[in-house]
Amino acid sequence: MIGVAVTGASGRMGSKIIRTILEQDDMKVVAAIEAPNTPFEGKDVGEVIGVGTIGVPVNGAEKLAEVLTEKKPDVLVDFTIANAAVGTIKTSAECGVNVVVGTTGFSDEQMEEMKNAIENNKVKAVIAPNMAVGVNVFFKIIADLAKILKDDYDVEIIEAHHKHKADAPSGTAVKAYEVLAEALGRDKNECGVYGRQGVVGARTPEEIGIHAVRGGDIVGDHTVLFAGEGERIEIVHRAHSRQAFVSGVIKAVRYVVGASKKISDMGDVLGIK
Ligand SMILES: NC(=O)c1ccc[n+]([C@@H]2O[C@H](COP(=O)([O-])OP(=O)(O)OC[C@H]3O[C@@H](n4cnc5c(N)ncnc54)[C@H](O)[C@@H]3O)[C@@H](O)[C@H]2O)c1
Ligand SMILES: O=C(O)C1=N[C@H](C(=O)O)CCC1
Repeated sequence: MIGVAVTGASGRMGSKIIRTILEQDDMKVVAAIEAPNTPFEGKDVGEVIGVGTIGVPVNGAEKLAEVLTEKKPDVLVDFTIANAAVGTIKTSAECGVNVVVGTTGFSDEQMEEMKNAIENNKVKAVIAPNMAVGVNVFFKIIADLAKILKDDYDVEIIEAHHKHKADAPSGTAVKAYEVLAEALGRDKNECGVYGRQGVVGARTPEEIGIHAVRGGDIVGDHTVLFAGEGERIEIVHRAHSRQAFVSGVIKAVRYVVGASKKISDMGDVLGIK
């Protein structure tokens, strides 16, 4: 039985992850962590998320080390916010708990800090900005297409998400950008253009535009546009439900406990590298 600690337990993702773990016969929720000094402290997380009592209390993040030491989960699943997740992952690694990180919005420095903590402790990790199977197939499609089209087409990325999303562009769009830059042999530190405003002049062939749309309850749409002379190709992924991500989380939890690599992504989990 895989014991799972869930951080962001009452959030849009955390609550669905807990609901879905309850339906599995090879894993169970052993800890539910929320923001420091959460008003849900001590309440049963099942009651908080509306599934009835499950015998797991909510604890604030200030008690994370204490809870991980007592409950000894096999995996901690984090869907919170970048500035919090770095500390969560470092504490989890120091406590010997494997991690599945779905949170997005990390700076390069924050990502390096998390990866160092994982590398320096006896834990494994899956880190992925999008855990939907379809998105990880999407990443392969856009890479293959970019290699075929090469520099003959202008490349733009458009993402759209709900009005509550705190970070932009999405972690998925950033990953798509990195995939495209590598496939096209471009420097990812140079070719990104994040929105356009004013008299910016003609587009250069090397640039890759990245644009973030926010509004309503959009779960997650990503489009890569290859614009040529007289035609364009658009590769689109649309998430209709957060359950698409949650299904990937469950796969990642099962994968990480037996992972041979220290740090894996969803391509490793799904075997579609
Ligand atoms: N990888 C993926 O497939 C995927 C899918 C969906 C969302 N996300 C990302 O997951 C993150 C969360 O998304 P969401 O829609 O669930 O957000 P949300 O705001 O609904 O949930 C975040 C939760 O984290 C809690 N929290 C804040 N600080 C915390 C801390 N220190 N410890 C524990 N909990 C803390 C908040 O109180 C909140 O309940 C975002 O970064 C989002 O981009 C990734
Ligand atoms: O890539 C991201 O960032 C994602 N964010 C969405 C969210 O914040 O709800 C979900 C899809 C991935």
